[in-house]
Amino acid sequence: MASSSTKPVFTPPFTTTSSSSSSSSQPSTRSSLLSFLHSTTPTPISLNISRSQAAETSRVSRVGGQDANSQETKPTILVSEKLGEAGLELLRSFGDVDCSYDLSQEDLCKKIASCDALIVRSGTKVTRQVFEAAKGKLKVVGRAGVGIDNVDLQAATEYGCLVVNAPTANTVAAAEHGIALLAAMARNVAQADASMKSGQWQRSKYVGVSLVGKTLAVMGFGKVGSEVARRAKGLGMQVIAHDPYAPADRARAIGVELVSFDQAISTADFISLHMPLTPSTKKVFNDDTFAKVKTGVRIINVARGGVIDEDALVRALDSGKVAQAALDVFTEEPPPKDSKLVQHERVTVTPHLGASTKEAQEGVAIEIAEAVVGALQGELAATAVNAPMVPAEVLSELAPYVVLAEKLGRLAVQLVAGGSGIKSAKVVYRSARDPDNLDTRLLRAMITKGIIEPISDSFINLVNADFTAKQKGLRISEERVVVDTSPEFPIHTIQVQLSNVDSKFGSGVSEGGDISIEGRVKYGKPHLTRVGSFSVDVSLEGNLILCRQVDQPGMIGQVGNILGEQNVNVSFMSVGRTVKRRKAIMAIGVDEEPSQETLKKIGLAYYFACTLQNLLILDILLGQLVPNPEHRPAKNILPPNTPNKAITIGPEIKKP
Ligand SMILES: NC(=O)C1=CN([C@@H]2O[C@H](COP(=O)(O)OP(=O)(O)OC[C@H]3O[C@@H](n4cnc5c(N)ncnc54)[C@H](O)[C@@H]3O)[C@@H](O)[C@H]2O)C=CC1
Ligand SMILES: O=C(O)C(=O)COP(=O)(O)O
Repeated sequence: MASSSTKPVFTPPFTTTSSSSSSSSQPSTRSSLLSFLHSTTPTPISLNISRSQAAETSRVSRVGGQDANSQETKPTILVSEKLGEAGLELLRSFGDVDCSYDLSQEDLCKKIASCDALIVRSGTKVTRQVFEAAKGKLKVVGRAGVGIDNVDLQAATEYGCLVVNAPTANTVAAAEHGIALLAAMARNVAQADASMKSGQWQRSKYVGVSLVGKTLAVMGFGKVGSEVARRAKGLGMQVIAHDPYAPADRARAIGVELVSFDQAISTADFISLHMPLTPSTKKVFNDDTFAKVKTGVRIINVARGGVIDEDALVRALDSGKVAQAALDVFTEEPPPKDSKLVQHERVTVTPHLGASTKEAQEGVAIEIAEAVVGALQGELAATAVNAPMVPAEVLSELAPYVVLAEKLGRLAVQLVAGGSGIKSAKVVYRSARDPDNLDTRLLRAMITKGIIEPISDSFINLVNADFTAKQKGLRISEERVVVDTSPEFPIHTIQVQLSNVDSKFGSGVSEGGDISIEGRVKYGKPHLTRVGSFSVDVSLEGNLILCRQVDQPGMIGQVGNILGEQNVNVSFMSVGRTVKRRKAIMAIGVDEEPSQETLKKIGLAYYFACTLQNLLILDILLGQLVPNPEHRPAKNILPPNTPNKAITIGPEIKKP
């Protein structure tokens, strides 16, 4: 994790807070995402719910980005490799675009400290050093293409930097290049061309092989692989494919049989590679693999050089096991000038041209520019590589629950004695919906944020929530419980339980011994509905005071009076009890931050109080904790025959 000197410090995103009609005081779907991706510096340990709400509101994003007259600083977008003009135009309409090509690592590291976004192709290595040098300013890396093996995703995730790619616009170009290499290799086009240009006429030397009726093994049946397969079938080839993750019916639909790796390589006359470079595909074509191929096989690689052990390929070519190879990609790009592979007379090479058509480059540029601008505005990109992709409709539905989730996390952690040492949290979602259709990744991320940020200097967003939790040894488990409520709402309640920790607020501990709080969204706002075994109903906005008390007449009035005397306005008051005249809790929402004196008064009169505002108060009061059996009952403002459940005295309870 980043040391404190390199810890990401996130500046506000590129949004407007003007009161123009296009802004909204309600967090929109887009604006709510800002808190996932562009949260400001960690909120201090004291939690003022209303302040955090204000911060959310101030981060409202205007859809469509900045207008030309905006007073806000424009984001700086560094484009480190050639990008199509249409994409550049779009970027320029939004930010300051710096096109600096062929930067050394050192220069890139220098420049990156002032950049909000970086757009690369395959030639720029976005290493850990780059993220370190960015010091948290870099919010998004856009890969104008598919392969993201040149971006250190782990480092990006650790630094909370979103990585997006442009996965579709160059598919056809890459497939066409694969077919071009296949045909060129089979008919020795490149070699014959070079021979003629050197003044020769060698017809018998360049007799080729036919494609029709031959078997092609497509390794990696994704977007490019399936387009190659389609085209190869049009050339009359038999096509088989190997892809451990591809659905068989998709392959069947275009007349391709999915087979095992060994079956594919041992039966094919041509092998075309289309899998990504990952730790499991690195050098997957090696001496052992070449030993299993059909003698005289021909290999095409427009995926990544690293999937082949290039020395092993040279050996296989020299031994005749592999007849020919056609390569667009290399382990090192550009490869060394004296590369045996490049120089091999039965190898056809191109300098990573798979995506290099005019059409593909324009398409890729627009695709990546839109994704980067969207990310800078706080949207979750559909092409995010290191963050969950959540469909827009799910996002808008979950927006109020996201606010609730973070607040529950923050509240739960403040009930822990010492606040740290939390190793295990369980989140229970109660919903009328089918558990399989409930996407809780955003909620989990926000609960994680709520739990971790108040007790550490970590910055958490959707990108790094799971990573940071793991790194801090916090295990978050989730349970979905189906309840008989309206399926109109995605979630009925969210419960956060913290196990194996001591609590500062004994009443917040459930019968099972866990700190347990539960909340729900009511009228679009987060509400606390349960603390430990006590039902309450209090808005999670503003400050919250939790008091343990004994259920008896006059308590609410007396606490209300103390607060009133100090000009602290009560917005909500709710009493939770399990049995009449026994232990109960009081949850009080207040507009103003109560002074320590005020809390002391409440605490001395009624055991103690804890506030989300300042944990120190609770500690002081705990030190002074005096069971006070001599309550002087104040005027009872509870309705007669109080039912044995939460009673909410609503916002009408104002200061006297
Ligand atoms: N030469 C060039 O200019 C270009 C190269 N590419 C490269 O082509 C590759 C594929 O791109 P797309 O088809 O767009 O990606 P994709 O993600 O649609 O397809 C990749 C497929 O490989 C499969 N796969 C993963 N591990 C595998 C394994 N061990 N064995 C077999 N299959 C495996 C996946 O299940 C997936 O179906 C990428 O590496 C990309 O970087 C893509 C575009 C242009
Ligand atoms: O999209 C890909 O994965 C590619 O390999 C294309 O790379 P390029 O953008 O042309 O450097």
